[in-house]
Formats: sequence, C-alpha cells, structure tokens
Amino acid sequence: MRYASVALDIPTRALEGTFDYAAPAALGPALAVGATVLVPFSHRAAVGYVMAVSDEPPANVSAQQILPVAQVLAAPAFDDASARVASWMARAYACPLCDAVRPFLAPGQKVKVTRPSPDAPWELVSEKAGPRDARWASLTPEANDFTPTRAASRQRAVIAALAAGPQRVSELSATIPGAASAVGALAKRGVVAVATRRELRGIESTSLSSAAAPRPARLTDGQVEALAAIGRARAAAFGDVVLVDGVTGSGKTEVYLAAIERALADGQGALVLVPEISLTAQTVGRFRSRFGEEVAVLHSRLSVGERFDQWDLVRQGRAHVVVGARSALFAPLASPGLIIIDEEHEGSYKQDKSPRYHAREVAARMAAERGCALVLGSATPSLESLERCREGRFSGAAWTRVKMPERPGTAALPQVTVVDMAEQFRGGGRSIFSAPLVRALEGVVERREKAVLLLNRRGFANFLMCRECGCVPECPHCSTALTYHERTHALVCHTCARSWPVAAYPDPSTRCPNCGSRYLAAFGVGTQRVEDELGMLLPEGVEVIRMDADTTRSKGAHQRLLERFDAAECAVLVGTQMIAKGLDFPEVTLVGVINADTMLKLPDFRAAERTYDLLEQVAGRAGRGARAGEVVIQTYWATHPAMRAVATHDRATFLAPELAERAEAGYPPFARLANVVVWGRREAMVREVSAAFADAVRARTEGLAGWEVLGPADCVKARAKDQVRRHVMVKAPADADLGGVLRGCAASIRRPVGSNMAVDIDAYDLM
Ligand SMILES: Nc1ncnc2c1ncn2[C@@H]1O[C@H](COP(=O)(O)OP(=O)(O)OP(=O)(O)O)[C@@H](O)[C@H]1O
Ligand SMILES: [Zn+2]
Repeated sequence: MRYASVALDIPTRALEGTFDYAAPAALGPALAVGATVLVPFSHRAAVGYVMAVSDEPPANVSAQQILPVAQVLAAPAFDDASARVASWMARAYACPLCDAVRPFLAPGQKVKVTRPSPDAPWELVSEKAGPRDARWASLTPEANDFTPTRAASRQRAVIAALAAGPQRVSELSATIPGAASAVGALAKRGVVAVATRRELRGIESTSLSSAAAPRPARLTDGQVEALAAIGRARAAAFGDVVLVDGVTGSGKTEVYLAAIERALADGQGALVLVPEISLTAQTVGRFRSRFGEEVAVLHSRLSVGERFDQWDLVRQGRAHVVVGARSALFAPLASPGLIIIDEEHEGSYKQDKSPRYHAREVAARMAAERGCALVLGSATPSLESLERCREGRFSGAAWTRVKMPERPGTAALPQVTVVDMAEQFRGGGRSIFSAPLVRALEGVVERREKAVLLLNRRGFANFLMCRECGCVPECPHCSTALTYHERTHALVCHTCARSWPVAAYPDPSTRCPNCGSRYLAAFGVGTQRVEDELGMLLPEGVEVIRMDADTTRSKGAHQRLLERFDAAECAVLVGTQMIAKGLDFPEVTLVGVINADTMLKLPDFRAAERTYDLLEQVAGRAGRGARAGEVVIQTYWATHPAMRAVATHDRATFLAPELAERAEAGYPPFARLANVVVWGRREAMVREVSAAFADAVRARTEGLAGWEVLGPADCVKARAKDQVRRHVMVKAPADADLGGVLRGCAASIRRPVGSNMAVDIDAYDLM
C-alpha cells in the first residue's frame, strides 16, 4: 500500500499542514506528487494537492482508520523539489499551505469540481484553459485580379492587411472593425482562403528592430567575468548566487543569453524573470531571436488560455527557457540550470496578496533545492542583495557580486542635468517644461533623433507642494508629509491622525506655510496634458507617442506603440513608469523627467532608494547607441542626495548615509520587517484583534535580541472601502524565523468573525 500526504484546499478554512490518505493501486501512477486529488474530509469531499508519497504508513494513524484518495483530478503539476519549496513558503510567509501550492498549478485551474451526472466522476473546473483552434485567413491567387467595390472599404482593408501574409481572423477583427464578415464575403468570392489550425496561444511576433539579439563580436571584460562567476555557481550546484551589478546598457541581457546558451548545451533549462512592465515585445523578442521555439512566455497580460498553452509547453518539455513575470518562477521546468531575475531591485517582485512572497527569496530557495545557480541583475541592486554579497554568504549559499561599470564599445553613460523647478518658477517659468528641457528637445528635433519623457505617477497628487519654494507641508508632530484630501479640503497626518483645513491653489486665500506664496497646489499634471503641450511646442513632423494606463489598455497596444516609436524618424515617447525600464533604442539621445520627486515624500523608508533607482533606470535609456545621450531631471528638491547622486551616476555616495541610517534604526537590509494589517467594519473589533496580536508577539519575543514590536497604529490608509485598518510592525534580526514566529502568534489569538488579518513578511508596502 502507498500513502499520500495531501495539502487540502478548502477556501473557507485555512488548514495548516498536510493530511494522510491511502493511495489505492487502482488509481495508478497518476497519483503522484503534484497531482490534484479529491479526498474525503470531515464527511464531505475536498480538493487537495499531493505533497509526498510514501510506502510507509503514517506514524500515528492505524491502517484501518486511514481513508483512501477518492479520485485523481489533475495530472502532476509539480515535483518533490517544488513541493518542498511550497512547504517552505507556507512557513516563511506565514500563509496556508494551499496558498503556497496554488502558484505551481496549471493556469486556469480552480478549486471547484463538477460532474455531468450523479454517477460520473468529478471533474475540475477550469477557466477556459484547454487547447483551442484558430481561424487563419490568407489571400488566394484570385486576389490579384480582384478589386473590391468602392463602398467595400472593409474588404479593401482586409486585403491590404493580408498582403503582408496570413493572419488570424481574430487579429484582423482587432484592428479592422467588421473584419470577420468582410473575410466571409471575400471567402465566398474565392479571394480569401480560411483555414483552421491548432493554435498555440501566447506567441506574438514583432517588427521591433531592437527585438533581435545579434551575438556581439566580443564580450566586454565585465561580461566575461560575470559569465565565469555564473559558470562557477552552476558547477557548485548548491544554489549559489551571482549578482550582476551592471550600469544601464552594460549588456546584462547578453550575459543572461550567453549563460542560458551554456545551460541548454548541458541539457538544462532556465527560468528568466523580468518585471511585468518590461515584459515587452522587445525583451521577449531578444530571447526568441536567440532561442526560438525553446522559449515559453508567461505573464498576466496573456489570457488564461494563452498562459495554459505556454505553461503546457514547459511541462511537456518542449520549451526549456521560460521568460516571464514573477509567477513564471513556478513554471514546471524539469531541470533548470539557472534562475535569472532581471532588475532584481524591483518592488513588483513582492506579491501583495497571499502568498506574499518575494520572488528573489523563493528563487534562492528553489536554486538551493535544485542545485542550480541564481543570477540577479540590476543597475541599482537591492540593498538586501548588496548586503548579502558583502557578507559573502546567506542561508548557506555563496553570494558574489560582479560589477560591469561600462557600456560596450564607445557608448557612455549620459550627461545628467538636474533642473531646480522652484528656481525656474521664480524666474517666471510657468511651463511644465523647464528652459533646459525645451532646449534639449529642440536639439533632438534638429538632429532628427528621439526622446523619452517620464511622468512620474507614483505617489501622485496626494501632496500639496508650493511651486515657489518647493515646500511640502509636514506634520509638526510627526515629520510625515501631510496627505491632501481633495474632497474634504484637508491636510491629514497619517501617523497621528491630526488634520488641518486647507485652501489649495487656485483658492485666493491659499498660503504656503513656508514662504507665503499663493501657489500651494496639488501636483497634478497628467500624461495627456504633457502630450498636448508637446504638440504645441514641437514643429510638424515630430511624432508624439503617449504610453500610459489609458493608451495601453487594449491587448498588444504596448507593443504597437513601441513599434511606432521604433519606426518613426524623429519622435518623443511620453509615458509613466512603464517606459523607465528595459527599453533599448539606440536612437534615443534625450531622456527628460518631468517631475522627479513625487515619491520622495511617501511615508516609506525606501522612498529615497526607490526615487534614485527609478531615475537611474530611466536615465539609462539615453545614449545607448553611437550617439551620446543627455538627461534632464526636473525637481523641486535639487539638493536631495538622491538627485545629486543621479547627476554623477554615483550610487555609493547616496547609499552610504542611507545605509548608516537604516543600520541605526534597525531597518532592512540589516533587519527584517513584517507588517501585519488587521481590518474590518467594526473599529472596536479591529482594535482588539490588532492589540491582541501585538501582545502575543511581545510575549513571544520578550528578551530576544533584535526583536521589536511597533504599534498597533492606524494604517496610512486608515480606511478602505468602509473598513477600518490598523497595523502592527515587527522588526527581527536578519536571520530570524519571522514567518514561523508570526504564524504561531496569529494562530494563538482569538479572531472573531468579521475581522481580517494579513501577515506580510519582508513587507514592501507599509501603507
Ligand atoms: N559585448 C557587446 N558588444 C557590443 N554590443 C553589446 C555587447 N553586449 C551588449 N551589447 C549591446 O548593448 C546594448 C545594451 O545591452 P543590454 O540591453 O543587454 O543592456 P542591459 O545592461 O540589460 O541594460 P538595462 O539594464 O539598461 O536594460 C544592446 O543593444 C546590446 O545588443
Ligand atoms: Zn512655499
């Protein structure tokens, strides 16, 4: 008899640990680790995932008592090593085991079963996953002699589109309204042929020139050194980590490509994570142009069906390189030789719902489990990774930093000018473009080059700022920037909850508390306005392309906009954070940052670090080709250390005092920080639960060095959707079992119905 230990997935009950079942031989080899099964549990049936299989009966249950697995619902989605990683995640992030297992399952799989009739076997409910066929249209030879009537504009459009080659009918419909019926009419006349093909979803092609990845003639010294370090880490087969600390445009991507090539040659695969917003046609194209069909792509902009097809390619062993966002880490790649995380400092590698994991930490664990190498790349590495490299070792693995301080060939880092916008204002400048930025744009137009303008939207318009002195009103009791509430015309401190009525510009009674100016206003310019003003500023013949949440909503829009930018002779790309990363257009010679400081005032200890990182990243889009680049950063806070450091590309001078402050205050990377949020409709209950939790942690960690409990206090977002939110922050030593301790504390307190709790270990979002 075999036995299976199963993680139950019962949505209403957060069960910890696994339950043991007998594995009847009749269910065959499909009943293996990673399978989804149906099992009896307290007089009903429950869905669960097999975490381990053994020939030994479980210790404390008699063979008669143990119930059998009822049915296998889905073939194995993960193996032993992944099962161990999931169990580690559940503990490290203090979440239910089933939450930690779900990322490993097939895309679209739900925790729900159905059956066609009462005696038929149960089936899992999936969100439109399984395989699918597509209809492709192509021109027939008859098309040469066919001219649509003058009124048939759709038919003309369809024929023009198909002249470039066959296309899916659904794709035609996306660009030509009514294309499907036009195709039908043309097919009747024999001008267009329609064929059905088994479709592999999730593969797009692109005309972007920079999406190709020609092999460079010679690697730079830095690249050679990085590859050697990666080779050593792979050979050690111990989960060793290499941090590739390379300036923007230093050729980190080429390092990844070359390292993957070597892994493939050894019969191993690679997982490559890039931030969601830089998962563009360009990035994906580079991997596809080098590895072709070996590449599967996984990200959230794909439909469920597309994700399923890509995931299945990996599971079948047909694709050995997985390029994707955070969740691609869980793809069923049988033998990875490498896990690569590009832009590893990015906050988006932390998931903000359960399981609240950080991809870097899970990847490190996975690399250790599988004995492969972990490669982290960034121009602005996280302080956590830098600290581990300084120590040389973390959690058993070696951490090595390799610097790539130069761009290949003659390309150099761009010249950076920091423009003090308050000074511009005092000098009469009322435009959103400063005089130096206007001059630089004129230069780009004259030389027929390209420019990228970043409009920083994060932390936006939540603050009032004086246009004349740059002052942002702060709480006199807490040194926290006051948040502006537009509807109630109030400035609120989210630390002490005091509030002040305020009349913002254009109200005639507005006064800046610092200089008395009447230009104390919410900082609210949108991309649309920047686009409009650029239209007025620039001469004819310069294309202005706007890229933000609005213009990229439809599928493939992101890619089409970049293709337009690529194809244009002279153009300006205006956008939000999504344009800051990864773009590699050699013709871009100017990068402008409209408003650099919106993030600096966020009540977050990482605010300065994030600001610096973003500016350095976006600055790095300039001067990547033969022509030199220039960067103009507009700020109201020109003397801030982050601005000064970006001007010289010298992160070290900025980091030294920043690190000293963090060490002093016991913040990451020198300590761990958890944020535990309690919320609910009834304030008294929320107060009670948060206090009980804080007490439990205090009692549990009393006298332990390096542990500290802060709060409970109101969250920065003290209310959300009519629910009251309070939080407790817990600091712990860098090597502490923070998840294990907090999980125990959360389980030990009474949690009345209607109260919710989220334990966020190594939290990034502290609001
Ligand atoms: N050894 C080399 N010789 C010549 N060109 C190279 C070499 N390595 C990379 N390149 C080219 O340099 C450009 C920048 O490289 P890449 O995009 O890989 O840099 P990166 O470090 O990933 O940049 P970022 O972090 O700014 O996105 C690319 O166009 C790439 O093709
Ligand atoms: Zn002022």
